[in-house]
Parts: sequence; structure tokens; C-alpha cells
Amino acid sequence: MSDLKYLRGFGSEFSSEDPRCPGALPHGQNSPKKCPYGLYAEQLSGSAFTAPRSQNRRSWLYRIRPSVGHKPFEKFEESILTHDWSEQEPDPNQMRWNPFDLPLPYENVDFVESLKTLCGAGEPKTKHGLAIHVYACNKSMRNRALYNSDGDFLIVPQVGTLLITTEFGKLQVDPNEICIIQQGMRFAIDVTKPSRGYILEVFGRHFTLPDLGPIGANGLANPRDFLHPAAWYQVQDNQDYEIISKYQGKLFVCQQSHSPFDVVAWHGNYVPYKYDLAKFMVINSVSFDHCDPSIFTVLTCQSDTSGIAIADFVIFPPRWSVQEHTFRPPYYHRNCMSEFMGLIFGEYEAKKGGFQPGGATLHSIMTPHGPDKNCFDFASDEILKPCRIAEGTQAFMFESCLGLAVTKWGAETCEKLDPEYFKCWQGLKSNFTGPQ
Ligand SMILES: O=C(O)Cc1cc(O)ccc1O
Ligand SMILES: [Fe+2]
Repeated sequence: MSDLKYLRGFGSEFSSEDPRCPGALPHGQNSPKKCPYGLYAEQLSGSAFTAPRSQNRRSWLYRIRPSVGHKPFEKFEESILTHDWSEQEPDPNQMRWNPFDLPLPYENVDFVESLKTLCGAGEPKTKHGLAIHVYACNKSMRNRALYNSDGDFLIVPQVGTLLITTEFGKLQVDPNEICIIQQGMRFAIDVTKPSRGYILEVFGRHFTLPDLGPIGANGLANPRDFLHPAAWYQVQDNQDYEIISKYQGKLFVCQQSHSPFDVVAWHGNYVPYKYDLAKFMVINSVSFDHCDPSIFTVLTCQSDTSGIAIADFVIFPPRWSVQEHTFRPPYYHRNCMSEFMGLIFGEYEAKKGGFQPGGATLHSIMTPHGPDKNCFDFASDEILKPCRIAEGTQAFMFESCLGLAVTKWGAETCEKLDPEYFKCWQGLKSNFTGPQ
């Protein structure tokens, strides 16, 4: 799979033909009377038809059969996905989850069956809000494809490579890479070993690159490093296929007698993509003080209020730390945004050993948090020389302007919530020297 070909760019107009069918893309028009190779033309709209050009997203798919050739949808039972944010009483406490369980061999669970919702806010019907899920699977999705009617998935693999077949072609996504599968796109995930990761879902809006302001035209996640699949199709006739739709927070399944991965060629600017976090160009203070973590924003999903994110995807990559006369780790703070963090590998700088790969933390709106006692003591006394930090680590944050509610699965069923978390700050004593 590593010889997969990708198309580079961000938000561009791409086009791709499976090399087995040269000329499959119609010339000069989207919907000819008869398409080349007897294909059907189908538009996938990711924005209102009339959205301003800068936000307008759609793709044209040239496929063996149109998507509509399926039997009626029924409820898909094997799922703990929820958007019921009132399952639990609100809880403002700092939360830390130990690593979520990988499936045991006899559990045999695929990506869709393994989806569990941890927390979220808002709902898909009004296209406002987000949900944070985790997956932990050990089986490939055989003859089964998923699409999300509610919004876009940002998938962060933490253990195990994902081989993702989409209508647009294939993506291989390793830990320390992320991928975005937008609303409506059918995909199936193959795994070769027990695999785990995090998912940020945003309802009815899309991720964009953050503006760079005074940084200039380059830096942070550069557009050329976003990789899109090349067209690939399979002919699987008379083969039962399950299509699962996440619709208004619930999963539904329908049957069809052929593969949905039958798109021979496509063009447009609404295409799934992946990004390697190691490609992020880090900008930071080279003089003094600790910059706000917004400098590490990879992708943002903006609300209607300029500069305010429904969700930012932020990373804490390996980098040089050079600030002088500065407490270098994250500062103590209280935030009007919600901060959900995960760890792909290594240790998080503000809590060495206190937060494990495959686990998570949630610091809710205005809930105080910051470095633990060990981190504070060390950083207050360390001799400041230029040094590498976060080497061999990758922590990330989903930051949202919305107040997040934790689900029953997140608070109880998963049995990973650590009641001792608050203790990491209890030893922070007064160092007040008083008036001299
Ligand atoms: O709380 C956290 O660990 C995330 C975070 C990191 C940082 O460098 C500054 C602020 C912040 O919220
Ligand atoms: Fe924070």
C-alpha cells in the first residue's frame, strides 16, 4: 500500500482518473448526455450550491453505478455513538482518562462497531457543534462502508496504520498522520493489528487552514503537504455490501449488491485528505515568555464569529525551546474555551508521566489547569539553555468555544476516568515571600 499515489494541495481543484480508464473524465462539461465508459455522473455537494466561491465545495464523481441504488436504511444496532449530551450531570472537574482499551483478539470489532462517543456539544440537525469519539478495532471493514451525513471526521490514529478506501481512492494513514473524511464521503477502514485513535467530528462545517496574519505567506501546516487520494475503483458485482450512514447522531445500515468504491474518475475541491504532523513548521517565541498554543494550530473549523473556533486541531510538536528568563512550560490558566487533549506518543511537557499515550484529558470552560507540581518545580529552577523539547512525543488538543458534555460511556462505562487526577496539583504550595 505504501506505493499509493497522492495529489498535493489544500482546497484546490483536483482531478483524477484511474489509469485503467484513461479519458474517463468528461471534457468541457460535468454531465454529458453519455459519460465515457458508460459511467454515471454524480455530484457530491459539501456546501450549499450558492455558498460564496471561497467556501464552495463540491466534487463530480464518475462511477459505475449511482449511489442511489441501495435498499432502504434500517437502524444499525452495534453502536455506542451518541449525541445525547444530557446523559450525565454537568461536571466541571479536570478529567484524565487512562488509555482506552484495545480490543482483545476474541472481540473482533471493526472501526464502525468500535466507535464510542466521549464528549461533545451541539447537534447535527442545526449544523452546530462537535463530538469527540474514540475507536479501538482489530478487524477490517469487509464489504461495509461508512459515511457521515452529520459532518466531517478528523481522524487521529494513535496505534496502528489505517488503510482507508474512499470513493476518491485510497489513503494510508499512520500514527502521527491525520486524515479528514468529509460529510457524505463513503469509506472503509482496513487494519492489520489492534488499532486505536481519536476522532473529532464537526457538524455541517469544514476544516480550513488558519490565517497566518503577520507570520506571512508560509508556515505552520503548509498547503503543499496535504495529500489527497488518486482515483481507484473496484468492480464487485453481485456482492452484498453494507452502507452505514451516521445520520442525526445514529447509525443506519442499508444493503446494496455492489461495491460503493466504483468511482473511476473524479474532479472537484471536495476531497478527503491526510497530513503528516511531522511536516508542521513550528513558529514560537525566540525571546521570552510562553506563546499561546494557537501558534500550533494545524486546522481550524470556524464558527460564524470571526476568529472563534467550533474546533481547532492543535499539536505540540518536537521543537527547540530557547526563551530566556521564562517559565517555559504551559502557564497556569483558565480558559473560556474547552480543551480536550490526547497523546499519540511520548510524554506531554506539562505532565511528564501523568498522561499516557492513548489516554486523554479534558479541561472544561474556566476549569483551572496547568503544569503539575513536578513540572513547576523543575521549570522554576532549571538553567535555561536552548534545548529540544517534546522530542519523540506528539500531544494534541481539540479546542472548542463550546462547553463539552461527557457521555455516560466517557464518565462511567469505559472505566478509564482517573479520580486521582486532581492530586497532581495538590502539592503546589505557596512560595510567597511577603512584603520585604
Ligand atoms: O492546557 C494545556 O496543556 C494546553 C496548553 C498549552 C500551552 O502551551 C498553553 C496553553 C494551553 O492551554
Ligand atoms: Fe490549557
